[in-house]
Formats: sequence, structure tokens, C-alpha cells
Amino acid sequence: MSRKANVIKVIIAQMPVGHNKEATVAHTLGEVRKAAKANPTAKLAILPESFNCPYGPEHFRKYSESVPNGPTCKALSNLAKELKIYIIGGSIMELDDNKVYNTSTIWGPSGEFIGRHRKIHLFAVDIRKENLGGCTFSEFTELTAGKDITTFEIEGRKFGVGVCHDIRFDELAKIYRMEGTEAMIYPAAFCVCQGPMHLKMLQQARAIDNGMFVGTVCCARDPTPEYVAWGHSMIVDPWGQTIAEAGEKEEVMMVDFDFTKVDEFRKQIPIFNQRRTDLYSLVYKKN
Ligand SMILES: NC(=O)CC(=O)C(=O)O
Repeated sequence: MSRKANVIKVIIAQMPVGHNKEATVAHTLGEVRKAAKANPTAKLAILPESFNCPYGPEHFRKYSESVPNGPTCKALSNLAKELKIYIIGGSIMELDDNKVYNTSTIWGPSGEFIGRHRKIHLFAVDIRKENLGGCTFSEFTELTAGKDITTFEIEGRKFGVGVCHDIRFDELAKIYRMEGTEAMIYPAAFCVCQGPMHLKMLQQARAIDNGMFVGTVCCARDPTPEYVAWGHSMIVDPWGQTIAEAGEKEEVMMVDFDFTKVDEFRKQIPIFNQRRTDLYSLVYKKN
């Protein structure tokens, strides 16, 4: 069996999303290229949720394309091959059989399509908070929910993928843990209302519950649209410590995922093995 990597260097690309899809994709991928060239040991790059489509139900179908053969996917595949890195392509709106999914695509260093994660928990809230404004939003009118979990490995370390609202479901993260996941990545688009309230706490909770890295990669703030992104992409380690956090603007961070922390946490706080599965259970109903 090949040795597991201790540390994996990751490019976190918090990028703005414009109305011109081609220009947005070109800019985002250009910034990833610059970061990868400046950091040749980076193994993985991660983009935000809906990274080529303004985040709003009125845009989803118009910006949707086929996976894995649409133009954005081709650009992601070519970049992964050029840079010889893995890419979690944030998410894009996927059109399949006339249905639209909020889909994260995963690419390998030869440009190969490794898999897709269709957002399982569609986002719908109606929040009113005096000091933070509010947020009323529903993906249900335009999108179809996914059904499958998605994992892949880099140098013997298992990554799991969810999309944004998926992070609020502790059961999902636990199922990924049961599948051996050591780092959960959620491309995200939290807004200025629920971002400051919940983003960090949700990540810390999922990380400590499962002894794994939890990362969100978010859209950069653009104050003009109705849905104003919070930014603040962040990586939390298995101990619940924030090891990297972006501001609100466009920003590319290089983050070392030191997986020895996963090994240490799980050895020193072995809650996974202490679960009382004689009293309760969680079942993944695989499709
Ligand atoms: N945008 C999302 O899917 C989720 C979100 O902003 C939230 O759960 O809050």
C-alpha cells in the first residue's frame, strides 16, 4: 500500500461572480493558474459555489450547462491537466434531462473527470434579523436535489464534497466520516446575513464532530446583487481551530492541510469508536 501524505497544499480561490460567464471563468481560472505556478507543490485547487453564475434562481437555468462536457467543464479539465493538479470546480448549474442541479465537479491531474456532487440539501430559508437584515431565498423553484455522496483520494487522504447548505446537516457529514473521509469541502455562497452568524460555527461543529478538516470556499463580496455574498472562505482543522480565513474580497489563499492532525485527533478523542450503535444508528441509503 502506498504511503499516505502527511501534508497536502491546497489553493483556496475566493472569487467574484459576474454576469459574463466566459469572462468570470477566464478570470477565476487565470488566478488559479497564477497561484499554482507560484506554488508548484500545491496539489488541489478549490473554487466557490455557483462560480460561473450569479447566485439567484432567475439565473440558474440560463447559465446551466452539461456535465462533464460543457464549456466550463472543458476549461476545468484543461486547467487541471495543464497544472497537473486536482480541482474541485466549486459548483456550476448542471443541465441534465431538462433538470437543473447545483453540481460540484472534481478533476484529476490528467484532466480526467473524477466525479460530481449534486447539492443534496437545496437551500431555502426565510430569515429576519434586525441587525443583519434578512434572507429569503429558495432553490426549490428551479433546482433538483442530488442523492449521492462524493469522495475521492489524493495521496491516500480521502476528501468528501458537499455544496453550501449541505454543511448544515450533521448526518451528512457523519455519513462521510463513516465512509472514511478526512477532509470535507463545501463550495459555498453564504450571504451577509447568515454568514457572520453561522459559517464559522458550522465548520467548527462538523470538524469536531468528525475529527476532520472542514473547508468552505465562498464567492467574494459584490455589494450590487440582491444576494450579497459574505466571503470569508475558511479552513477549520479537526480540533476546531481556524487555520485560514479570507476577508470579504477576492482572495487566493494557500493552505497546508496537515493530515497528521486528523490522525492525532482521532487517536486522542476516539468518539467515533465510542458511539453507542447498540442504542442508535445512522444509515446511508445508497442509490
Ligand atoms: N447558500 C446556501 O446554500 C446555504 C446558506 O447560505 C445557508 O445555509 O445559510
